[in-house]
Amino acid sequence: MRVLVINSGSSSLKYQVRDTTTDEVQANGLIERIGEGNGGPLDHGAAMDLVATELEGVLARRPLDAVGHRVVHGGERFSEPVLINNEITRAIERLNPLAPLHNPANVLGIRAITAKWPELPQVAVFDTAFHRTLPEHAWRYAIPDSLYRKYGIRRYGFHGTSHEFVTGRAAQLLGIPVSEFNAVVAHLGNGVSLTAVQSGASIDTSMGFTPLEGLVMGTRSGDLDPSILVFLQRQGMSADEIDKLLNRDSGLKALAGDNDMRAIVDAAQSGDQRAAMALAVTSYRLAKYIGGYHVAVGGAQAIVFTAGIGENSSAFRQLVADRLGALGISLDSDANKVRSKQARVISAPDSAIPVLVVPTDEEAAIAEATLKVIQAVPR
Ligand SMILES: Nc1ncnc2c1ncn2[C@@H]1O[C@H](COP(=O)(O)OP(=O)(O)O)[C@@H](O)[C@H]1O
Ligand SMILES: CC(=O)OP(=O)(O)O
Ligand SMILES: [Mg+2]
Repeated sequence: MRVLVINSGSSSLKYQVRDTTTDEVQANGLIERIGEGNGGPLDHGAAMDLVATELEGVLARRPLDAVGHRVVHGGERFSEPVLINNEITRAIERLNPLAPLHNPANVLGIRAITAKWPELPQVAVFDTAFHRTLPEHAWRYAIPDSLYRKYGIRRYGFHGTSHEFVTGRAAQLLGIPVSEFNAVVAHLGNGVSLTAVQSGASIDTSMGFTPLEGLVMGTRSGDLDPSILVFLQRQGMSADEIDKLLNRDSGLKALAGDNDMRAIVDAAQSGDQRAAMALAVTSYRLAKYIGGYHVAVGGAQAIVFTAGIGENSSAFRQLVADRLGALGISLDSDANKVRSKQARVISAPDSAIPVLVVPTDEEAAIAEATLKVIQAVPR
């Protein structure tokens, strides 16, 4: 089957055409700086037109069989990938306020495909789905239940497609059946989240009601005292200004003036104190969470790094590992420095817990999930 995978983010749209039989990527592309307030000339609808134009040659030879969309927020309703129809699209749209950087773009992507190729089956694959196994003590916030009932305020968690994929690969690498695998998985990209995996299932995760909670990210603050928001509002900031401050102007960008980990590591190595402090804040917060999740899973059999920073920044992995001495963790510094696209162990032989690097592949997982949904549709 030939599947178009669409991963549309707050400011970018990534796509791939994949053959699910051979696992071959037949076309791929990235359109950046799209959407409102991102400085580019295109909205997501226009970006979809551009994708269709870029794909003309590829699709003339063989048409698509289906489209798989990454949808960031699935709320309480969606615990599995689903075949999209108008009612499903509207249900995803109702979740827009819960993932304001992501879901509106996802809905636009779905509508653009519907307008262009109305007969083509489309499947939504949700970032939140893998976290539907969170126990209540992990998803519930200590606020009145009426807020959960009225607005659905609870922890949902994100990056689930990536966490699930990486969990499977890590278990495979260690030769442990995934249903018996306990691990702490760190997805360190522009968005950053940590997941506590017990018996192969997500039992806690650092992102919450929205993808803002938890760790320090490229442009997002992660955890802070909620009173800061109220304080800023009383200083005269509007809701939109606070939203922009915490989602787009915080994190590494605020601490180091840049959200590119490569540039920050280089600056720190050449003596830039601000960059060094940004790395210290970020690695300290992550190490603290890893310690907590090691407890949450009842003893992790692996600590796993993935995504742009997790897969590529040996310097950042070393900084985190250096703070995990209390868990008996140590890296093999040569193994840590190896550049590779393969899943691998980077800890020292005597490390109490193996540390792994496992490349994620959200697009492959979305294509596979799309295939499964389409095959299950009665003909
Ligand atoms: N070779 C590298 N060394 C260090 N950091 C890297 C490298 N390549 C990418 N990164 C970092 O990965 C992050 C982006 O990760 P990615 O998973 O692509 O994010 P997203 O999918 O959320 O856009 C950026 O901080 C970038 O600097
Ligand atoms: C949910 C989320 O934060 O996704 P991304 O890292 O792609 O922004
Ligand atoms: Mg990503």
